Amino acid sequence: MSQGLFVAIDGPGAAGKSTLLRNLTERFTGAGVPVHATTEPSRAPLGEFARRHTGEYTGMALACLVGADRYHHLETEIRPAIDAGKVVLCDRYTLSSLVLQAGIDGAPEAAVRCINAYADPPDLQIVLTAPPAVLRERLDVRGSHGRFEDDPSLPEREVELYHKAAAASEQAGVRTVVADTSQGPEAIESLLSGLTSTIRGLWSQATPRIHLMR
Ligand SMILES: Nc1ncnc2c1ncn2[C@@H]1O[C@H](COP(=O)(O)OP(=O)(O)O)[C@@H](O)[C@H]1O
Ligand SMILES: Cc1cn([C@H]2C[C@H](O)[C@@H](COP(=O)(O)OP(=O)(O)O)O2)c(=O)[nH]c1=O
Repeated sequence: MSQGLFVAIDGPGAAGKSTLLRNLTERFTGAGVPVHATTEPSRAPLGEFARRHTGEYTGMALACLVGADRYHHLETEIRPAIDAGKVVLCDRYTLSSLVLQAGIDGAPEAAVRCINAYADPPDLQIVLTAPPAVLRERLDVRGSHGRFEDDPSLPEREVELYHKAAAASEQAGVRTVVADTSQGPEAIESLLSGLTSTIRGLWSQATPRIHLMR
């Protein structure tokens, strides 16, 4: 059996991560490519707890909480799906911790990097972004998903921090695509088609991975 592929989708709140994940999942499923769509925090009890309590847990505490959930998610869901040859699409991953726990909450960046040091790097990281005013408008329509999105000044800082974090991880060797989702339907359609063929291409060439920790 061929090896799967790990794709992380990250970016500020309301950048369009869940929408992209849904669209990619539909395309791959329609094309007969096996997909495992997932999210972080995960749907396991610890992940659900973290998602519900981003108001009470901040900084290092939240970094540890989402970090523990991440390792459990890798062990119980992501790696088995990759080993089964699937394309794993994950809504949020390590960049969220670098941006939200370190950048926004002020946990020491070195500590957040340390917590995440054994988390498998994705084969492809998609970082969605949009102008802060567009993000704020979408958040107003959709409603906040928690503490981070309650703060109207957040999109501005998040956009900048995601750009920096994406550039640093690309520099460190993680294949990264940064895309603006505010460009209208044609641009989104072409982004979706481009990502679909990139992911299919990587998936068809994937070779067995060495997992960082077993
Ligand atoms: N490319 C896009 N253009 C315009 N609106 C979008 C786009 N992608 C998502 N949206 C809208 O923005 C809102 C947030 O999208 P969502 O996918 O939930 O973002 P996220 O998962 O990043 O928080 C939703 O109302 C969605 O319909
Ligand atoms: C993965 C991850 C999520 N989070 C937070 C961000 C969100 O507030 C919450 C995820 O909730 P969610 O409802 O998925 O937010 P969104 O729709 O914006 O993706 O968890 C972190 O703080 N650090 C992390 O590493």
